[in-house]
Amino acid sequence: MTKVILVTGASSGIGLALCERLLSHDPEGLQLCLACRDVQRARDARAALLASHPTAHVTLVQMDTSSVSSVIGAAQEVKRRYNRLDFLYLNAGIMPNPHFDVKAFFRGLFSSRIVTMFATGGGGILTQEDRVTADGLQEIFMTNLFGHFLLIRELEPILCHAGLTSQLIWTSSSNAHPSAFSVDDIQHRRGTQPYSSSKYACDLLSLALNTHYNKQGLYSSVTCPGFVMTSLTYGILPFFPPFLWTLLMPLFWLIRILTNTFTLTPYNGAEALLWLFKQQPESLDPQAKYQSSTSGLGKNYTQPRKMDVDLHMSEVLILSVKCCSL
Ligand SMILES: NC(=O)C1=CN([C@@H]2O[C@H](COP(=O)(O)OP(=O)(O)OC[C@H]3O[C@@H](n4cnc5c(N)ncnc54)[C@H](OP(=O)(O)O)[C@@H]3O)[C@@H](O)[C@H]2O)C=CC1
Ligand SMILES: CC(C)=CCC[C@@H](C)[C@H]1CC[C@H]2C3=C(CC[C@]12C)[C@@]1(C)CCC(=O)[C@@H](C)[C@@H]1CC3
Repeated sequence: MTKVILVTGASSGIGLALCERLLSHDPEGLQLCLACRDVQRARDARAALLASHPTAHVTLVQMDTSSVSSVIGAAQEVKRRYNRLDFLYLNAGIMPNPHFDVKAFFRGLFSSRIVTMFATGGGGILTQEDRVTADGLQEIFMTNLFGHFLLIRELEPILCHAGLTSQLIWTSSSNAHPSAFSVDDIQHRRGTQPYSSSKYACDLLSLALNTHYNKQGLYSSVTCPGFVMTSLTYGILPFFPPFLWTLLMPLFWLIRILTNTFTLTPYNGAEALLWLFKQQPESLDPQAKYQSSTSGLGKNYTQPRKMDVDLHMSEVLILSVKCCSL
């Protein structure tokens, strides 16, 4: 039976690589819908996918996850086109106005946090300046988490079907950290790490969605693509042109020997997202984060890692998120 798959943020990076890998895995049996904010970039992505898979079914829907009306409009269009959705990849994400804290970076280099700092971008080396959207919500929270929550809520009728299962697959991050998140400030209006907070909220929300929807056949899983060279990463050091990142690649390959989370290419980063596509959702651990990993010799594999999440907090978050959507 044909599987219907919707991917948010499919116009570049990990989302686009995932689409390519899904089509290589099953070129005929999929109906792929690319949900992108920029129509021209979406068209370019579709053309690139069709160039390598000319007989594939690939459609587009315009959706900006940072806008409530855009998400609701796109969901209506998706429901009009399909009466069932098998996979929903919640991948669109931003880390705008990042600041690289050089002091924290050098402090980390001479501390016991050196490996975790490289593997997770944690230890305060990255902070961001957030904005408020036209809907009055924090942009990073809205784009990475809340827009996706609204999308799931709107698509519920085509995600939940008696006797069938569907999967939600989040692109979270190893940068998701409980210390950046507070249930009293779920949008992270007050802190300096809104990206980390939004990704930790994705981890919590996924857990709560499993509690609420498993009995209706809907399962949610969390992935981490590792550290990947994409436009999101290039944006971290805007004064650092992409060719300088390329010069750093030998150093990154060396670091990969110490931490297999340096997946580096979008193809490698999409590993866990594709792996989940091939699993029975009932067999997955709702408290695991499925990590794309690449060995020093370049072999890709998926590793489950226990998330630092608790059920009570996940329930508090889903209630707060529902309140935001009223
Ligand atoms: N790169 C990395 O090392 C890591 C990335 N991630 C996560 O992976 C995901 C993909 O990022 P990555 O591929 O790296 O980066 P890219 O910037 O290449 O891709 C991000 C995608 O999200 C889309 N997007 C951004 N904002 C919106 C919006 N408001 N509405 C709809 N789509 C939007 C972008 O669209 P457009 O083309 O229009 O900009 C783009 O297609 C993100 O969630 C990111 O947080 C997690 C861990 C590590
Ligand atoms: C210039 C040199 C030699 C090193 C700088 C490397 C950092 C810029 C780099 C190291 C770990 C990276 C990282 C991310 C961004 C760039 C780093 C801090 C992320 C935070 C990007 C987004 C994510 O979601 C994380 C999982 C990444 C974790 C690692």
